[in-house]
Amino acid sequence: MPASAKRGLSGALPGLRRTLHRFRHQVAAERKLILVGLLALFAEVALRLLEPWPLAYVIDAIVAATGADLATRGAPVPGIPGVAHLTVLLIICAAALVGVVALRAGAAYLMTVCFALAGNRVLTRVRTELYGHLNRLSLRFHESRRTGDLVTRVTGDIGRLQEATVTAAIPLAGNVITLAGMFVVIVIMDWQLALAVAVVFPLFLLIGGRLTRKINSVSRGQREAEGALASLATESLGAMPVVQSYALESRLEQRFGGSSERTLADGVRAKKLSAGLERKTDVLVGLATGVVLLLGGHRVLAGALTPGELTVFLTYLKTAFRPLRDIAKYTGRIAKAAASGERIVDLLDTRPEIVDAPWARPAPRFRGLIEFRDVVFGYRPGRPVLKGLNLIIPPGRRVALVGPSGAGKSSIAGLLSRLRDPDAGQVLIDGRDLRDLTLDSARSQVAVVLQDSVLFADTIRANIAFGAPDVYGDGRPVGEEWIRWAARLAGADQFIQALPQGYDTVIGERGATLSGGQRQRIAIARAAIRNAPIVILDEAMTGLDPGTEAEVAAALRRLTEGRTTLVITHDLDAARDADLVFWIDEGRVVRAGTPTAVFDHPTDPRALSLSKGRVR
Ligand SMILES: Nc1ncnc2c1ncn2[C@@H]1O[C@H](COP(=O)(O)OP(=O)(O)OP(=O)(O)O)[C@@H](O)[C@H]1O
Repeated sequence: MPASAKRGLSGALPGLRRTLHRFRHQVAAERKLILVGLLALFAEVALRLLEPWPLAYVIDAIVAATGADLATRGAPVPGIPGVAHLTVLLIICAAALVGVVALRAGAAYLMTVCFALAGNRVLTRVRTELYGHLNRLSLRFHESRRTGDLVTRVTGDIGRLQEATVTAAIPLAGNVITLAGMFVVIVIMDWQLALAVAVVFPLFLLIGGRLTRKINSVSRGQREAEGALASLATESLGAMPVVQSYALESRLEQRFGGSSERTLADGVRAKKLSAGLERKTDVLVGLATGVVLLLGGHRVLAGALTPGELTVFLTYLKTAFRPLRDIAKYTGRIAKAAASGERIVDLLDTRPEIVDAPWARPAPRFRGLIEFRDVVFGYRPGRPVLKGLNLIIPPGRRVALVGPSGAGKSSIAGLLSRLRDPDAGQVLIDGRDLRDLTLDSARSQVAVVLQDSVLFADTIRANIAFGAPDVYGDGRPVGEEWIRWAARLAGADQFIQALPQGYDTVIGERGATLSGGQRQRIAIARAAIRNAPIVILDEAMTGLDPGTEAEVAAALRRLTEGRTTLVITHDLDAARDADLVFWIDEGRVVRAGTPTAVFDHPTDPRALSLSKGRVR
């Protein structure tokens, strides 16, 4: 947990500084707006300081007039040169008051709009950067993090920063500047009375500080419970078939309910504490007002202060101290925002493991010669999955990788797509180490069809187009004719056209509204549009019913025609169809050759199991 979440505002400062430093370029881009906002802020504070003065003049004038002679109304006002009549003074003061209030409202509006706009612009850019960065982070990173937590950072944490800028940072800055300004004015007016007010201030800081820390600590507990809630909801809602088929509904509901109750209890405690703080502040303001009334009254009688000035004093007290009762709210929000900022900066500072080496060059179009040279690779240190793997696949050949579950076949595919890098040894395509090539140029030449192809909740057209590399180099979408071509190749065109909205049909999340065979054919179209010289089929036929199996098999056949193809399969027939078979066991090639050599003349007794059907 970031330090800022542990201690109130002072603990939040390093986090805020780090966040601001990280986003300084984005903030600098909005400097014009921020400057206008700051000018408006100072204007607003100055006008707030001016606001009670017309009233003070009126009171002094009335007191002077009524004190001298009630009947002298209309006569020159003593002590205020240039204003001949009390009525004129009243009109001027009233107009001034209206003018000050109207100008203040205008300045406050301008300030809020400028800061809100600048904040939103900065954070919208940060959010896009964060999302893009997450997409580039390595699989190892994503496997170690909960999706719900990452989603919360992209949405909730950015939202919290946005909210805190407008609803806490700006009012807090405004109030602090106002407080300082008012204090300067009252010191100039009567330093002795100002001193009396200043005595109440530390008392306020003491009570406020203690309660604020408590409120922040309770709110933190609430936020943690909310995070757990979000993670649980994201995970279970994303795995609805598992939830329902295992009848997990009530158990999950119970867990969700438990976390939910916790957020409620913490929420209620935080509300009670902040309501208590507000009331205590009210009492303190009352105390300060009482002191000023008592001492101020004496000062007026002694002639050291005019009644109007005493009114200004009292008004300042009310205006300055009232917002301080919201201090817990502001500091709480700012501490939360600092924690959110740190969570975002932490993510942005996480470097992807798989990146372009400084010497990496764009790959030319591959012929498709694949070589694994003494490859050692594991997911966890000290536990290699591939233990010195060697294999060569000639270009344009269809190769089957078979072997028991957990042997490392999918890991080979992952290395070939450069989702991961080997711990030792080399993966080469056309004789070039993948690490010497730029990621995009190498990955765009490998198409993958998995068993459970993930489709996005978008139109069928967009789902197919996702497969296309950036053909024009400027992000322009691929042409309609290519999408149709890919769909025809995948044997999907017919059923897509039969849908009411055709290619514009929006499919459910993860392709939930399509049958398994249909989903797979769209995934094949998505792979086809890549026009990649290397194709990986990882159990692409597993789990389909016999009716669709033939269609998908034909589509896969068309997809892989003339391309180097890696077929990872447990299905003997599919393996027999290959030019070459590599039998992988415990991270090594234990047998290689034509299907006949591997399956029909096995020298290794374990290979017998292969010839009997499926590889277990
Ligand atoms: N993301 C991961 N994190 C940690 N371990 C993993 C990960 N993926 C795979 N493994 C482990 O690595 C080993 C090899 O897995 P891999 O998926 O490459 O095998 P496979 O031969 O493709 O198996 P299957 O035929 O069941 O798909 C297994 O022991 C597996 O548990």
